[in-house]
Amino acid sequence: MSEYILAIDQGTTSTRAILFTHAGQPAFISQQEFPQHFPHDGWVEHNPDDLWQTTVSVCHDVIAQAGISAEKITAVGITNQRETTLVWDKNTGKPVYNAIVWQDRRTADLCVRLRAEGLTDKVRQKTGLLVDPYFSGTKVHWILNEVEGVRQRAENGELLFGTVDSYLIWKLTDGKVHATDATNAARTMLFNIHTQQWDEELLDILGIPVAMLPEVKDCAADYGQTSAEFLGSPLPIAGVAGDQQAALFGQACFQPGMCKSTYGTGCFMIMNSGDTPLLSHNQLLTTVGYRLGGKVTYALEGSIFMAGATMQWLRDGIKLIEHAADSERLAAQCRVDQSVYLVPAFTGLGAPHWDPKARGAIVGMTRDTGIADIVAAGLQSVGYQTRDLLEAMKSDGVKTLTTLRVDGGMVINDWAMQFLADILQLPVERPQVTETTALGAAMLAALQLGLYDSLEQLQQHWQCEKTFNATLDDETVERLYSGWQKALSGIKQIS
Ligand SMILES: Nc1ncnc2c1ncn2[C@@H]1O[C@H](COP(=O)(O)OP(=O)(O)O)[C@@H](O)[C@H]1O
Ligand SMILES: O=P(O)(O)OC[C@H](O)CO
Repeated sequence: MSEYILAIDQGTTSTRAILFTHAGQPAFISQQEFPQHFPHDGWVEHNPDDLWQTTVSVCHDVIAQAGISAEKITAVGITNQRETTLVWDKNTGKPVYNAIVWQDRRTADLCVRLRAEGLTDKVRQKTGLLVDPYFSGTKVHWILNEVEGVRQRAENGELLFGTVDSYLIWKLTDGKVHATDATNAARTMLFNIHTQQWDEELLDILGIPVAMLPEVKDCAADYGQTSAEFLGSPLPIAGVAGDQQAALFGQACFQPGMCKSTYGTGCFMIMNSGDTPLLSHNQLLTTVGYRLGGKVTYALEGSIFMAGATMQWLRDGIKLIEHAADSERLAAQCRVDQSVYLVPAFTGLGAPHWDPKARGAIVGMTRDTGIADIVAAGLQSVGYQTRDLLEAMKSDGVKTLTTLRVDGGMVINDWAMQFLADILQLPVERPQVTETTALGAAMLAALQLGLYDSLEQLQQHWQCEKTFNATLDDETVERLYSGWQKALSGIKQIS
């Protein structure tokens, strides 16, 4: 009898493979980093071969660790860094250019032009997104226009476009399946989230031939079989979702109003909004949470660029700490209501501010300020930025948010999670399985294979490891948050 589901989590800095038991427990894990390429200021690329080879390598490794053959694997689930854009030749499989990563800003001027031409409302109405280089649409436009000979080949129908999920599915099925799921499609700025179709008007504006685009499927669906060469015997690819949506699923946020926040390099807070696509007036994104049986569950999303990355800066940039984990010990030496604020706007500010020109600052220092206070301020900045997102959600009319489920590498930091609960004045729940992104992909595949009949059944597997409850009094919380807002307005004036 088959025993495991293989989840592939192709992320921005590393690729992971995890074997989950059918009950949703991670049994074996393999992870491999790959190089980042920065050919020019603001450009970020990945070599497509690195994405593929690390996928092959971690899948082989995790199976070797488990000491099993591929027959013991029921299905494969895929989750991926979103928005990252690839174009490849459908006959040779050769990419025409490197993958352009979601963080890449090379199309900023094009986006300014598109906004000046009045595209903002149209894009927001149709796709739920902002006109921003973050999304795939302008990246495809760049590849078609800037890489020699590519436009003609695309017009001839020789080339395919895909986000990382599509590319891996195409490689895994030996070029037989060119597909994506609705959550990944929703991040391209080319997909109408209401009609669930590629949008011909937006494709036309960006000059992208419709024949290049993948078929859009449900998150739990038949994505074909992996080729026998991949792991020794063919396996069904049965679940696909972008990584932040997969985490929403893995956190079992199945009811409208349930919300998760993932604290890795950045932070992505996503709230299930049910069958209503809530259009934000506060620059949050409206997106697809998941699509099952053709039915869309929408979500509201806020993205912050610097969460765990602030710890990396404290460690590698100004060397105040040796390991990210030191931050917890140092912060514990400080008063939680200390007056130092660190605004980590190193690459501008994400939601809800979307200020690409903002830059970082440390304010509120006195002669007593020491390393511990600055490190604590770094951890607190993650809480304050999450509060900014919460305020934006509230002012968009969200009233149902009663707890926040958290995951990602940073959530092992109890001090940071306690501060998060305090500043949000909400209970913060940390699950037993913190690999929720991969778990989400595995659970989608399990659903497709009929191992579970309903979301209610899946929900029963979610277990809370620890709840952090707010302990600070209201007056202190508001004084602290008002200090953060003053620090923020200071940097906006500088920029
Ligand atoms: N104990 C800790 N306290 C605070 N931050 C931490 C701690 N341990 C890891 N981190 C941060 O978590 C991040 C890694 O989380 P991860 O979920 O693996 O990120 P990603 O998937 O984006 O690469 C790093 O930026 C690191 O600085
Ligand atoms: O790969 P991650 O975990 O950094 O996530 C990246 C996001 O999907 C970008 O939208």
